[in-house]
Amino acid sequence: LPGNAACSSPSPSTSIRVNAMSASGPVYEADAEAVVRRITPPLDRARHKGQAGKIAVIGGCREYTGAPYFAAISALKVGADLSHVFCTRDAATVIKSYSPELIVHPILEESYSVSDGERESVSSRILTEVAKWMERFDCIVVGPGLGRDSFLLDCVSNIMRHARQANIPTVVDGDGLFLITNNLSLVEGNLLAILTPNVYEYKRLVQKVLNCEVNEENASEQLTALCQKIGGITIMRKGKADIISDGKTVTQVSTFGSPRRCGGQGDILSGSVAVFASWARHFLLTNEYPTEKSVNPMMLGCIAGSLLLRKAASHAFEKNKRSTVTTDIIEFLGKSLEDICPAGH
Ligand SMILES: NC(=O)C1=CN([C@@H]2O[C@H](COP(=O)(O)OP(=O)(O)OC[C@H]3O[C@@H](n4cnc5c(N)ncnc54)[C@H](OP(=O)(O)O)[C@@H]3O)[C@@H](O)[C@H]2O)[C@@H](O)CC1
Ligand SMILES: Nc1ncnc2c1ncn2[C@@H]1O[C@H](COP(=O)(O)OP(=O)(O)OP(=O)(O)O)[C@@H](O)[C@H]1O
Ligand SMILES: [Mg+2]
Repeated sequence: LPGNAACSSPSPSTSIRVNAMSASGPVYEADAEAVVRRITPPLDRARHKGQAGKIAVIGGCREYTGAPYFAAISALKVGADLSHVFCTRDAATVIKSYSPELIVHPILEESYSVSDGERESVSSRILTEVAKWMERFDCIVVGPGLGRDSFLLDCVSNIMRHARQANIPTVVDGDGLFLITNNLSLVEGNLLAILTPNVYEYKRLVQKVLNCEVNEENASEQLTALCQKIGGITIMRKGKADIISDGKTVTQVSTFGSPRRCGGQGDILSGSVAVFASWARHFLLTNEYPTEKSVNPMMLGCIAGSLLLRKAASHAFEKNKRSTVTTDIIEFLGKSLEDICPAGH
């Protein structure tokens, strides 16, 4: 996909800069608006359905139906053409009833619905079902509202391995992080993997991988070490500032969003990052300027997603103040992107 001609025309002098520094230096703010402008594809009349992105969320169980919905609908609102959800049967009808826009596959199973004797056949049926679709996706998001059922997580591990073999970028969030923290080989060395831990999820990762506690004084060094230890994957540590690293560089987005910390904002973020990472990957794959080839598209996806969520949260808070909830923020994803990168006609 070419860069958005309505926002900037591709030329060597406008190459993507993330203002990233080496691990030992200070953390610089990314030029996130420039990143969004550069990687967002134009709305070209010649393009057909699917070319702006096909995303899948693997998540949604008996307890959680909001999280996968937030992630999947955010992907559409940012600009993807198709958004799928792979969830359990109980969750599917509920998610479908939130929105007719989503394509919902009720295929995952939790332990309570599968007898011991059936496990192997059910597990292989689930993988076959998802594998049918996998190559069509530009990115998958594993974990929002997935739950922690052991059989379900085993099946999702198979799906992750399959995505990796098929070279599909994978954002791991929520319970997906619980899964990979206990099974690091699922993401180790996968340069197309992005982890988006919140404060608890990051703590668990640091304890497991680095065998120490989170150190705020050396936050960027610790994050860089974590990425390196997991084989150069990209991690966005969410918080007051979202700090992003791939083990080589580290940067941050700290544009103020909202003082409301309602649940679900991380889900918006994971769906948005999936779309931007796909756009960045297509942009860099088709870009003729060698200087930009060295930029990590997964980092760009994180930078762009973080900025957009923060802008949308800020608009939503301005309007709704203390009653701001996740749905209000999703409403402003479109305006926030439009302000940075107008769609034109
Ligand atoms: N509207 C919705 O549907 C939303 C749904 N959401 C979804 O919720 C899921 C969990 O995500 P979260 O962010 O609450 O987990 P997190 O920060 O690790 O934990 C905070 C504390 O809780 C505990 N704990 C958590 N999960 C547990 C479990 N299954 N069983 C037992 N304990 C658990 C945890 O304790 P610990 O693991 O340390 O023992 C920690 O102290 C995830 O799928 C997310 O996508 C959210 O996206 C929000 C909107
Ligand atoms: N202390 C903070 N100050 C400002 N913004 C924050 C703060 N903590 C988180 N955020 C923003 O909220 C977004 C979501 O981060 P959060 O830590 O709430 O994720 P989460 O716990 O995974 O959310 P979810 O409830 O969806 O699971 C981050 O991208 C960040 O922009
Ligand atoms: Mg979360």
